[in-house]
Amino acid sequence: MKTVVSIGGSVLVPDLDAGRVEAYADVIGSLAAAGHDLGVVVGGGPTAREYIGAARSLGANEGELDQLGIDTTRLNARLLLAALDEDLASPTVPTDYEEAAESLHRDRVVVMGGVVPAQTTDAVSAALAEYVDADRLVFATSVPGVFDADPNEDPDAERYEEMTASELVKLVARGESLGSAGSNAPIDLLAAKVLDRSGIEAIVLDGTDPRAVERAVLEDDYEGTRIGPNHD
Ligand SMILES: Nc1ncnc2c1ncn2[C@@H]1O[C@H](COP(=O)(O)OP(=O)(O)O)[C@@H](O)[C@H]1O
Ligand SMILES: O=c1ccn([C@@H]2O[C@H](COP(=O)(O)OP(=O)(O)O)[C@@H](O)[C@H]2O)c(=O)[nH]1
Repeated sequence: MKTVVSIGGSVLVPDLDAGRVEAYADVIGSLAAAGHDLGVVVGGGPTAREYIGAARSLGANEGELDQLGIDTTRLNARLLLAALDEDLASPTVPTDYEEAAESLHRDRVVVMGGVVPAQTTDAVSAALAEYVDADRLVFATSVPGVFDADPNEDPDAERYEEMTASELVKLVARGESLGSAGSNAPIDLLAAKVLDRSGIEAIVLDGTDPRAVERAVLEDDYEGTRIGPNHD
């Protein structure tokens, strides 16, 4: 099975803790041992937002801020690679999907960060999943799914158990035109559109405990939102 796992910066590096990174590496190792080829995409987390905030106050434009964010995601990708067995994963962080696909073809695991400005690693994860014909995409984030409003802002927000990709596009489009660099959202608009056109099944779950990703991939046991292909 070929699976893409998007590890939000908020769950991999909410602060710099080697033990948490190692726990994620252990899950990736056990998924690979279970026969999954894995494309792993890592977010920027608070470090990205610190650099983006500082550079914004210095007058950098949104494209330059996005590039700072991308560089931070790649730093986090290297951190995760440091915890993975070197015979398991490609030692370098690909900067585009062709490189990532070549690595995945050669190794069991490839780890990458951002690619281009004006999106987030959610879009990278969806585009990578489409590019390598993944069977499934798992978004490990800091909330247990997609809600009808930000659950951290609205206590009455309700979680979707399941939704189609086109329903997700409408929901996300309602919330943002294009998020500014460093903005927070469970899935960005481009990612939703790629899921819509590719028909790849995705799951959004709380990845604070990396074992939630393991249970979801190995046993289809998860609490979150399933984003399925549109009803034909
Ligand atoms: N409709 C929504 N459903 C779920 N989470 C939402 C929604 N709108 C905004 N959010 C916020 O998005 C956050 C997840 O995005 P982000 O912080 O960027 O995580 P990640 O590190 O996984 O990219 C959640 O913590 C939540 O506060
Ligand atoms: O392909 C990408 C990936 C990331 N980013 C920038 O890097 C930041 C951090 O990435 P992301 O938001 O995905 O990190 P996370 O939300 O997981 O911490 C984003 O907000 C964007 O500003 C980007 O411009 N292009």
